[in-house]
Amino acid sequence: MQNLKRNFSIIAHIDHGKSTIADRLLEMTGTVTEREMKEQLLDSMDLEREKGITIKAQAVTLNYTAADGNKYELNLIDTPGHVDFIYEVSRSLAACDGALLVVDAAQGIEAQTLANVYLALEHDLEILPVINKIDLPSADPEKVKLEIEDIIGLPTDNAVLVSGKTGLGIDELLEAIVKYIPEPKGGMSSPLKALIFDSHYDDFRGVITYVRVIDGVIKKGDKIKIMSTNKEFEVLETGIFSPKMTEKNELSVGSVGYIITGVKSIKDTQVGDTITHVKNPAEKPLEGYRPAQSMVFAGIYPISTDDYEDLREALEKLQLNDASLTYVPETSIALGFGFRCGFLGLLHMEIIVERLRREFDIDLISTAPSVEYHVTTETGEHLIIDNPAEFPAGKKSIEEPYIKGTIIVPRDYVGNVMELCQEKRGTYIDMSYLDETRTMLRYDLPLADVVIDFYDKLKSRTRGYASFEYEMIGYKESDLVKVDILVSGNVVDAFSFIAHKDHAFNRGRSIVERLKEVIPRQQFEIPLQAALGSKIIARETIRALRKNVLAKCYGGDISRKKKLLEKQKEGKKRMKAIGNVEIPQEAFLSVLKLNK
Ligand SMILES: Nc1nc2c(ncn2[C@@H]2O[C@H](COP(=O)(O)OP(=O)(O)OP(=O)(O)O)[C@@H](O)[C@H]2O)c(=O)[nH]1
Repeated sequence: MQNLKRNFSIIAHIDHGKSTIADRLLEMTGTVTEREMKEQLLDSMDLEREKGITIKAQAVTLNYTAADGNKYELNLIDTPGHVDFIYEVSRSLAACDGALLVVDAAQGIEAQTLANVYLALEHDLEILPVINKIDLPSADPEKVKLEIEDIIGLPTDNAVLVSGKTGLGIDELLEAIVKYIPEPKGGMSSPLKALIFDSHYDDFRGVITYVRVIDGVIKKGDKIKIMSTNKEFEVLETGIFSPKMTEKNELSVGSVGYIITGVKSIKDTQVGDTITHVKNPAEKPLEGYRPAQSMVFAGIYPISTDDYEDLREALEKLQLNDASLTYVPETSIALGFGFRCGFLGLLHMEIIVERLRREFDIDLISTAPSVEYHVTTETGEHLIIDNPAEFPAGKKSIEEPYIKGTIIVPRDYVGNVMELCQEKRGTYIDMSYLDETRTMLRYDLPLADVVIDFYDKLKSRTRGYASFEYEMIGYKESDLVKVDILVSGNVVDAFSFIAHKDHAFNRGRSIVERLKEVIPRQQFEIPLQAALGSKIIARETIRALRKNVLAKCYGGDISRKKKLLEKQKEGKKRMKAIGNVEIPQEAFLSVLKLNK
C-alpha cells in the first residue's frame, strides 16, 4: 500500500527565509488562517525571535491534496539553526526522509548551509534545492544553482524557485515535496520503533514527547519502554501537531506527532532515544543515540545572596525543558554561593543567562566561560576538569578540545580572518574560492579560544560578512597553565583562568590593568598581581588614599554627616572583601566581561 505521508525539514542559513517559507506552506495548505499567521508560528519563543534563531525543534502536520488527487499528510519538522544545537539538528533530521535546502537567491551558499547539508547527507536524506527571495532585484537564481552544483555537488534540475514573501512558487514547491521527498518506509506489523526527536515539559500535562514512528503502530493504552534505559510507561494519549496538539487514535509508520505518558522529567525521554513496546519489543534501537553533552562551562552567581534559592529554582525549571543544561552547586570565595553550569555552546549559555535575568528577574554574575580539560597527573590519574579552581598543581599532561571551523568570507577580509585565527591558536587547513568574490577557509581551533570572543571579533573584523560553522574533532595535548589573580596577596578565585602558556601573560596583564581602573583607592597600598604558580607575571599597584566622606562637610550639620555615612555603609554592602580590600561588585562585572 502506498504511504501518503511525507516527512521533511527545512535547512537554511540564518535569514535565508526558513520561517517565512514554513509560514507560507502552513497558509497555502489551510493549516492556519492568515489571521493566526500574524504571529510567526514556528518560532514562538520571544528570545528566539529577538536573536533571530530557532532554538527548539518543532513539528507540524499539513494536509495537502495534490494534483494527482491524493490527500497527503506532510510533516514539517523544524530544526534549530545554530551550531550549538547541532545534535538536536541531527536528531530532527533523522526523523525525516528529505529536506528542503533553502538558499537566498541574492546571497548564495553560506557556512551554515554547508554544515546542515552535510548532516542531511549523512542521514541519507533526499535534498530538494529551493531558491528563495527571487522577488529581490539582486536575485541571481542561476548563479546560486551553479554554486549548489559546484560546491555541494547536488543536481539542481528539480530546484524550485520561490518567494516566501510574495508566495510565488509555493504551489510548485508543494507538488515538488510530494514528488521528490521519498515516502516513509517501514513495516506496519513490525515491532514498534519510534524515534524521540524532541520533548518539552507542560505544566498541566507533564512531558510531551515528540516522536517519528519508524516501524509499527503506537496508541493509547500501550505499554512502552525507552530502549536505552528500559524504563516502562503507559501511553495516555497520542496525537499530532496541526499546529496545536490534536488527539489522534494512533500513530503509525511515518507518522510524526506526540505521545503523553505521565513522565515527570524530560530526562526520561531523551532526544535521540528509541521507544518500543514492552511486549514484542524491537530487537535493536535506532542508531546514533547519545546524551546531549555540555561543551562550555561557567559559574553563575546571584549578585545578591538572597537570590540563591530563587536561582536554584529557576535553573530547575529551565532544566525541565532543556536536558542539555547541567548545574551543580559551587562556592567561590569572591562571589559566594552559586552554580557551575554546563552548556552546549556559547549561544546556549547566553540564552540561559538572559532567561534567568528576564523571566526570573535574577541579577547575576557569570564567570568567563571555559571548556572541559583532560588532565593526567604525575601519579597517572586521569581527571576531567571544567573549572580553573580544580586545576591540579602537579600534572604530566593536559589535553583540550579542538574544533574544525569553516569560515566563508568575501575575499577582501581573508587577511583579517587569517590573522584572527592565528591569534586564536588556529592551525590552517585549507582555503578555496567559491566564486569571484567569496572564499572558504578552514582552520582547526582550540574550543577554549573560540568560546571567549571569536564570534564577536570575527563579526567586527569582517563587518558582519563572515559566516562561521564548526564541528568537534576531539582532544589534543596542549601547553596549558593556570593563572591566578592576587589582590593584596590573596587569590581571587573568580578571576583565575586556564590559558595557553603563550597567552597567559597578556590576559593576566589585561586583568590587573583593568582592576587597577575599577578598584577604588583605599587607605593603604594595594598590589595587584597575576601569577603563574609562584611566579608573578604581571603587577600593578593602587596607591593609598585616605578617603574621608566628611571632608566636604566642614559646618556642623550633624544630620547631613549621618546621611553621608549611611550612604557609605550602603555602598559597602555591595562590596566583596578580599582580605582587607573591598572590591566593588562592578569590578567583578567589568573584569569578567573583559575576560569573555
Ligand atoms: N524579499 C524577500 N524577503 C524575504 C523572502 N523570504 C524571507 N524574506 C525575509 O528575510 C528575512 C529572514 O527570513 P526568515 O524567514 O526569518 O529567515 P530564517 O531562515 O527563518 O531565519 P532564522 O529563523 O533566523 O534562521 C525576513 O526579514 C523575511 O521577511 C523573500 O522571498 N523575499
